[in-house]
Amino acid sequence: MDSLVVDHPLAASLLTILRDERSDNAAFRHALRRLTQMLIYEAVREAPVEQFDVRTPVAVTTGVRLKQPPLLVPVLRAGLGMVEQAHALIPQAQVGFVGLARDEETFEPVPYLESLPGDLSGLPVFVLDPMLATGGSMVQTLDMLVSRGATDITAVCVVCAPQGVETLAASGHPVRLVTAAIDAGLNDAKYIVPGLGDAGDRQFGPR
Ligand SMILES: O=P(O)(O)OC[C@H]1O[C@H](OP(=O)(O)OP(=O)(O)O)[C@H](O)[C@@H]1O
Ligand SMILES: O=c1cc[nH]c(=O)[nH]1
Ligand SMILES: [Mg+2]
Repeated sequence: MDSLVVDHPLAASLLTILRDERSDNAAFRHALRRLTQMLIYEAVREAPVEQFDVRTPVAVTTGVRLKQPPLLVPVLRAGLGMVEQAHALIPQAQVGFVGLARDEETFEPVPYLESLPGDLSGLPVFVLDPMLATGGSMVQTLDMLVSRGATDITAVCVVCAPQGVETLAASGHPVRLVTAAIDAGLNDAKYIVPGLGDAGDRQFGPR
């Protein structure tokens, strides 16, 4: 599986704000939006473009646009904090929604929303979820996308555990990973260590 860890001083300082337990909900959401901008920027770097004529006030020149904007798929709740910024960068993108909540005892994702186009063949998809911990939620999301024909998926995550990266790679799904960090591991509650806590709670409060 191709993976890219975005290694940049500005990304690292935003990640530090997310990690800091003193950051309140508003500060966390603000830093997540700004870091998402950098992750999406890098995720799009190799995207195919098409050229077209554009007239400046002076002459006709060659313009560029994305050949095919990706479908953005935030995984609720935590992915909601990434979608507005991703959409601002790629305004032509359409948006689908997946809702999953990890069971706190079994750590298995429980699906509660699947709002996606019926046919995803030929359409690039960006899955937005800040946390890749065990990888269970991401693999379940990929199952939904691949069953609709998706063959070109990018998982855009803020923090990953090595276990989640391995699970994603072993899933066999057509996915690449763009992230800001791969942390040391998981604790007994399957939280990423050092991580940033519960990315849903830190944006919206406890559920
Ligand atoms: O890799 P995993 O072990 O599956 O864990 C990662 C999942 O956990 C978090 O969601 P959570 O279930 O806490 O829901 P929330 O976004 O509503 O808080 C996170 O946003 C991922 O979706
Ligand atoms: O560290 C973790 C693991 C799962 N979900 C989160 O929000 N954080
Ligand atoms: Mg949560």
